[in-house]
Amino acid sequence: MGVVEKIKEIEEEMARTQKNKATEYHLGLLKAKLARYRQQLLEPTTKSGPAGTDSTFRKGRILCRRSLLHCSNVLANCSGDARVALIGFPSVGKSTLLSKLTHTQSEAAAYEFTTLTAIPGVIEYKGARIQLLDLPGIVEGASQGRGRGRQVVSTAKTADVILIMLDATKSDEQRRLLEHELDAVGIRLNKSKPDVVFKKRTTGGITFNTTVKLTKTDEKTIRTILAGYKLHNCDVMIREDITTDEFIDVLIGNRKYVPCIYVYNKIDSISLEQVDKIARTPQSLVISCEMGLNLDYLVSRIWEELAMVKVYTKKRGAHPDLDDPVCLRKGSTIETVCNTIHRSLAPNFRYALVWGKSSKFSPHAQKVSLAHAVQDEDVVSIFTK
Ligand SMILES: Nc1nc2c(ncn2[C@@H]2O[C@H](COP(=O)(O)OP(=O)(O)OP(=O)(O)O)[C@@H](O)[C@H]2O)c(=O)[nH]1
Ligand SMILES: [K+]
Ligand SMILES: [Mg+2]
Repeated sequence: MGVVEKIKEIEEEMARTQKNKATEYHLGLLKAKLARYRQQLLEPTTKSGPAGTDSTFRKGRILCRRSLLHCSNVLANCSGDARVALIGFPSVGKSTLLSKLTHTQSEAAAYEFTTLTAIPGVIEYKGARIQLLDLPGIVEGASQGRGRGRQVVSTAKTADVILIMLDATKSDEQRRLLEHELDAVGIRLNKSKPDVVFKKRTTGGITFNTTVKLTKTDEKTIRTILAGYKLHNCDVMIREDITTDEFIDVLIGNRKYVPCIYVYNKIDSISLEQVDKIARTPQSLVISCEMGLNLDYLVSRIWEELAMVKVYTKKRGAHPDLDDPVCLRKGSTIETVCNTIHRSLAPNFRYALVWGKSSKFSPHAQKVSLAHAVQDEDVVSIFTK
């Protein structure tokens, strides 16, 4: 049996199993198994590896390899300070949006699967270059290899922000399906990493500690899952009221926690009452690409979600260079600033002076080392050997 079939079987069993106290451990085990198979599906396949048996799956994989190569070439050539990925069903208007917000033209048409590879464009905003990535439309089952879906959802993993684009004229079922596909490849939308410390050991058995009361899972379920993973020696410290799924995420490890905005397009075709209702849903935003409605607001919301930090550099005796800021992820250090400017800087670093919010002596400068965390609007002077 192929991995896809095994996944299907477990999903069916889970759907059949009633959720109650008695089945909780069994469900926990099934969940852990499911997570492991889904993981296998994403790993590079070998001849003896998990092979799909039906022809659409095989065809999908061959196509994927080729388009993945293509994708990565395109992506390497087009750098930016941050990356935003457009995920949605066919014909919701992803390419139309890319053409509206960037100088790149991506073909848009009324038929499905117009876009077949990743098309990057650049939004220039507040001095930053934000890469917007138009991707092929995905369909249900994308994460299991239908169409180019697996590549698309995996590309989404590299994004700093995901835009789930939806057709406002269609049912909201599309939103749930897309969330499911992203979830299946380990992308967690609008969530933060569970506050759990997990350490493997070679001996000593399992030590289990919590700092909060667990209401959504319990020690027995967690021990069952650990046994399922053959983890007999480890330390578990849970500091948040997590679910069983969140514990499995910690075990598997390579989950991506990505902010997401739900973008409902084509509001020119629905009633004002409907527009109003959608606009009030959390993390949701309404636009019309065709009529150019709300597009500026969308860009400002993307900017907020990216939470980027801008740092100005200053040469000794000169004014800071306000035209060409260095744009960084939140939490970046002086070392990141150095590496963004030139790779020779960090190895020859002596010290830096910072002015602004991150300086202890603000409004005066503080002398700092490579590990110093910068903040938005700081001014930095770097001194090398
Ligand atoms: N009414 C309306 N139609 C729109 C809007 N935006 C895009 N469209 C139309 O929707 C159709 C699909 O647009 P595309 O941009 O090709 O959609 P896509 O999501 O890139 O589609 P695929 O690449 O096939 O996945 C085109 O006919 C567009 O003209 C909008 O705001 N309102
Ligand atoms: K289309
Ligand atoms: Mg398209």
